[in-house]
Amino acid sequence: MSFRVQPAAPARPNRCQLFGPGSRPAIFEKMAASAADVINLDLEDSVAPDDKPAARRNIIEASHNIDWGSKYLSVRINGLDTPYWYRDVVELLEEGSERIDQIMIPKVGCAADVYAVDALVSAIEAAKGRKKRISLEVIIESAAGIAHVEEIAAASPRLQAMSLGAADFAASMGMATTGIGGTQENYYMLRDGAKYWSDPWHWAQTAIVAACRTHGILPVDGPFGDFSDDEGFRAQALRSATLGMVGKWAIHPKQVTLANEVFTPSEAAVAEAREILAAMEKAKAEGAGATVYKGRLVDIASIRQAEVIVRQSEMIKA
Ligand SMILES: CCC(=O)SCCNC(=O)CCNC(=O)[C@H](O)C(C)(C)COP(=O)(O)OP(=O)(O)OC[C@H]1O[C@@H](n2cnc3c(N)ncnc32)[C@H](O)[C@@H]1OP(=O)(O)O
Ligand SMILES: O=CC(=O)O
Ligand SMILES: [Mg+2]
Repeated sequence: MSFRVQPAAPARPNRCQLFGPGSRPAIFEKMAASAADVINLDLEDSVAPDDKPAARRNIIEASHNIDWGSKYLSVRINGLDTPYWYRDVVELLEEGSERIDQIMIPKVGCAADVYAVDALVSAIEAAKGRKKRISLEVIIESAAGIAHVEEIAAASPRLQAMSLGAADFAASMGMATTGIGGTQENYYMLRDGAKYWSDPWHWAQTAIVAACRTHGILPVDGPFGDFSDDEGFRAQALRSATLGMVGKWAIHPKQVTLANEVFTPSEAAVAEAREILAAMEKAKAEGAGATVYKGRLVDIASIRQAEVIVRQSEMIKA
């Protein structure tokens, strides 16, 4: 371990972030009643330009009138390259209720983007005497975002989460696909005439996870566009969980259960993690740093791996 101890990410469940357009208030109650841990009310790409002012009003009203229960309530503002974002922040935080937990910033390309929003949020919080400190989530969804991912992760103490936005990321990178996440038809290896599909999102995901873990931020996988393809969603989510991500977006309510299933450690996984911890306790008592569990090596690093699973499970139950 480096002399600098790795900071812990915020201890709150973030298995599924359910999105809904701010211009479609009829679904807000349904979002609140869902099993998602986080709700993302959108002012950005799911809202047409002419509908932005009305969408802001809808979200402000919903922050006062809807019972969001224990959900983490997040609002995605417009990008800093638009004329909308500052009014999004000003209106939300001047008129929205204290129930709003987070602002999500899309298309972040450098640390200064986060700094700008942080400065505006800080000024409004102070001016209005808001009690709850608003947290930030960023979306990495551009070539600049991924190139500067580490400085972005370090940009603000308000930053709690970072998502990969596959659609805009693919566009910014010039990727030859219109698919949003998941397996891409033309990204395969060929051997002896057989195709083996590879994962074009892998390197961006690992870069995000590394930046997040270095700075104590929750790494999250973004949208999977084909909501008729449950198995495709599950496969993408399982890859993300295996790489260290804590959750995934749902762009349709049917994806919420799938995400919760994947990002909740199974009883079998938790039981095995506890058995590994017990095996290592026994080994330590016998003066050994390594032992054999079910025919395989476990050592002191295995304790840290097992603790990740047990901690995740306990945090979700709490
Ligand atoms: C790709 C890049 C990104 O930026 S993704 C993030 C931004 N996009 C979004 O926020 C889009 C979110 N999703 C949606 O707007 C809708 O789910 C879309 C995909 C348009 C589908 O809506 P619709 O045609 O109504 O679906 P459906 O008939 O299958 O709905 C079944 C029941 O579920 C409801 N529903 C729909 N969407 C949501 C939602 N996001 N949250 C909660 N509930 C939702 C529908 O109202 C419908 O309910 P009911 O059965 O009639 O009571
Ligand atoms: O904002 C999300 C994306 O995939 O783009
Ligand atoms: Mg996007």
